[in-house]
Amino acid sequence: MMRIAVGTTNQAKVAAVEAIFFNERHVIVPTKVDSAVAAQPFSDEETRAGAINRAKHALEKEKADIAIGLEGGVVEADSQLWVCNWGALVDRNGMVVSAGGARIPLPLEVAEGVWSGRELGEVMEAYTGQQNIRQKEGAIGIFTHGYVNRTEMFSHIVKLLRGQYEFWTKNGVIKEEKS
Ligand SMILES: O=P(O)(O)OP(=O)(O)OP(=O)(O)OC[C@H]1O[C@@H](n2cnc3c(O)ncnc32)[C@H](O)[C@@H]1O
Ligand SMILES: [Mg+2]
Repeated sequence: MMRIAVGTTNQAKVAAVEAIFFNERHVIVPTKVDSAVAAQPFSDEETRAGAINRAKHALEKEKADIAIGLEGGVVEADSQLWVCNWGALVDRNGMVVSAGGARIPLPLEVAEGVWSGRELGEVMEAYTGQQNIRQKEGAIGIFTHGYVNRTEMFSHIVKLLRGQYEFWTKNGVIKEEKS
């Protein structure tokens, strides 16, 4: 039995952790923490840092055994904006594992809203006329016609985290990253 903190109360993210740690007597504790990066990260480095910060803050706040941080951002490539998502898992021994998720380009109209300084979640509400997309299918769900929603995308990241964590703990290696 582990106490697993998740550094968010966003239901789309929490559901991803529940999906991968289901059916075991783990206690999953969603908790609001600071990502210590911009509300709308603009690079892989910033998005990944946000995920690690969320995980570390959640571990301390909830006195958990392990903690997971999940962060969404965007990256620029080929004059387009692409969604980018990162996750991190930390434990009480100072181990930090991280993993990146799927990326797809955003339509120009949406990208322009984000370039003008608005958060992607807000731009998506205006674009679709639906509320709270960030807690539901997400931009990735909208633009993949429902084939991959935000929870599924983060579930893949959580699998990558859990798998790496089990690999490194079973092999007796502490894989520590500089913070
Ligand atoms: O409560 P938190 O955990 O902060 O949840 P969030 O939805 O704000 O998620 P992030 O901070 O990780 O995401 C950073 C920004 O990107 C937006 N975003 C990222 N992916 C999205 C998606 O798939 N759909 C809608 N908005 C998304 C989100 O609304 C934020 O403006
Ligand atoms: Mg946010």
